[in-house]
Amino acid sequence: MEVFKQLKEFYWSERRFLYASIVCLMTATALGLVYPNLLRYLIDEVISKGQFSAVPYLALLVAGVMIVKATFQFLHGATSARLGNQTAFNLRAALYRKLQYLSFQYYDKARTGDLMSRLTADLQAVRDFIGFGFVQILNVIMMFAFGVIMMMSINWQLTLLTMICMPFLVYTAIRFEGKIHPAFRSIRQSMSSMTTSVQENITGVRTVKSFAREPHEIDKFAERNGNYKENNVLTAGIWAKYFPLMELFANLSVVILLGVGGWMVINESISLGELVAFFSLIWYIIGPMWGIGFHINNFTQSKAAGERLIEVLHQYEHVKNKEHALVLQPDQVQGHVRFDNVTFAYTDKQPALAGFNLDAPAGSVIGLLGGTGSGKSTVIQLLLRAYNVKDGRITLDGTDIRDISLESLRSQMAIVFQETFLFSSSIKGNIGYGVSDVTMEEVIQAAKLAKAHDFIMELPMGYDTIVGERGLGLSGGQKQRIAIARALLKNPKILILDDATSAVDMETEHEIQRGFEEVMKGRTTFIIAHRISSLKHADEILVLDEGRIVQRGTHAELMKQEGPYLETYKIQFADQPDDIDADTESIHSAAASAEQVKHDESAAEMAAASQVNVRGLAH
Ligand SMILES: Nc1ncnc2c1ncn2[C@@H]1O[C@H](COP(=O)(O)OP(=O)(O)OP(=O)(O)O)[C@@H](O)[C@H]1O
Repeated sequence: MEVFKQLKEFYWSERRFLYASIVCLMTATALGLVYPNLLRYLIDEVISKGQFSAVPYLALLVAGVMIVKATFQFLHGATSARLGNQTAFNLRAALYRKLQYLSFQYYDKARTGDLMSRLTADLQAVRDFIGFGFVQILNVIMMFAFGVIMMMSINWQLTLLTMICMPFLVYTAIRFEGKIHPAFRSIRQSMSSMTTSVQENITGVRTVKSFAREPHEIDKFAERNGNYKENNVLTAGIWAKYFPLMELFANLSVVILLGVGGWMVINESISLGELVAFFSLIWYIIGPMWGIGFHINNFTQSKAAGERLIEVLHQYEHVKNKEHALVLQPDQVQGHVRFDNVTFAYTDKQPALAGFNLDAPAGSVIGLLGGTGSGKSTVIQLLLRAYNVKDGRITLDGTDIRDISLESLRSQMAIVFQETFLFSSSIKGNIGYGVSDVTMEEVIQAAKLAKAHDFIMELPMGYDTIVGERGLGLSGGQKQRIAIARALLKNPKILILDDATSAVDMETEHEIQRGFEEVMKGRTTFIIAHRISSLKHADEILVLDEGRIVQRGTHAELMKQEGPYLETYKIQFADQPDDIDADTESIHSAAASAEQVKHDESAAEMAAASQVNVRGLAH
């Protein structure tokens, strides 16, 4: 019962329904005891004594009792449903809330299918037990107690004799519970592993098909499916073994009653009416005993399900607000970011970032370059406080980010991730996701800056076009542009572009970057890119390798040094040798003047687009 104690906060507020449900069911059960007594009266007082005129009155009485009993049963059903559903509602809301605040560390390992099955099947099992199962168990106890008392009042020796098999029945039921509980746990685990497999398969269907791995996927699923079947067969085996035993003990009681009770009637120790009443009372007891397997099953299932829910609810939140965490005042945030000797490792792996130092004054542009897995995204994840830094510290305007409330820290940042996620809503909804009370004009301006407006206008429903869960129907570059618009609309103090233009062609990238130049003004910007062209105007470029900074400086400075930066530059511009020569000689002036020409061409466009900043100034 420990599990249900721990879940108390979710149903205790609804205890009035619990009490009402118990009272109603017990009343209905007590009324059920009237039948055996009426039967006894009918045989001993009416039929044996030939008082047939009393039969219609007895029939009316039975009908009356039935109606009252049915009313109480209805009330029990209604109150139980209220209790169960309200509990499920409370639990669902708490679980969803918890999922929102669980840290990135949890989601690194979490499986979607498993979480989905906890939120659906497990929640339902708990709802059914709290709503119905618990009261039913109380009812079983009550039926047993009432039944035995009534039988005792007729004949205590016969009662004891017929009860002889009950301890065996109870013992078998308890053994059954001990076996069936772990079996149900295995069923749930294999069910969740199967759901995960289906979910991953549907999500990754393109990869599966492109590698023609359908047979492999079928085999993989067959294994999990087989596992699920095995667990069910095993559970059915436990049922098959214990149920006939329980039935045997139950029926033995009836045999004893008929044998001994019949002999007592012949000896006139009890009347015929009493034996008939006894007979219906013994079923009154055996019925719930028989059903005890079902109740135990219901209880064990919901106990296993409850454990899995508690596991999520008690999951440790790695990243959370300190007590009295600082809430930033948006208009006072400058955007000065510093990394002081930060070393960080995911789990117990070798550090993804080692001895990392960076000073990004407010409004500066920092470029991060490096091979895959060199730690670029980790810098951003740490700045976002997706993970807590334990070695070294990161500050925003001089305050350690661990002292700032997560919500207010992240509200000052907007990030465009490498992989774009779009919600299954309209394009307008997706662009306006990070901001409440957004106007259509602001959405359009952000989309224009991100060079998304034109293709959006070509869609059948324009900004009202619904894009799928994963932005289906849009190209990678189009999705990325929507994500960029979403970040720009948030008007952050710190803008982070994590390979944000990797999926767009060079020309579009160039256009987007011109848009960025405008919006980057007054914000600290971090740009992660593989293309040097995306970084060369940064105030400082850091070149990373295996979590360490191997080069740092401006584009012009780095171009004068032998090292990975120049190597990368040469590779990327290998087919434009003239550019390399020009660049290495007077990189800065050439680039600046080229940019100036392009800038002038789009001055009018920029003027309109930069109005999106109006929103930011107001903050
Ligand atoms: N969530 C995670 N859990 C465990 N290890 C991780 C996680 N994210 C990244 N890593 C590891 O940390 C190291 C740095 O990864 P990071 O994502 O920062 O590299 P990156 O430079 O951004 O690479 P890319 O350019 O491919 O995105 C890698 O070795 C990577 O395997």
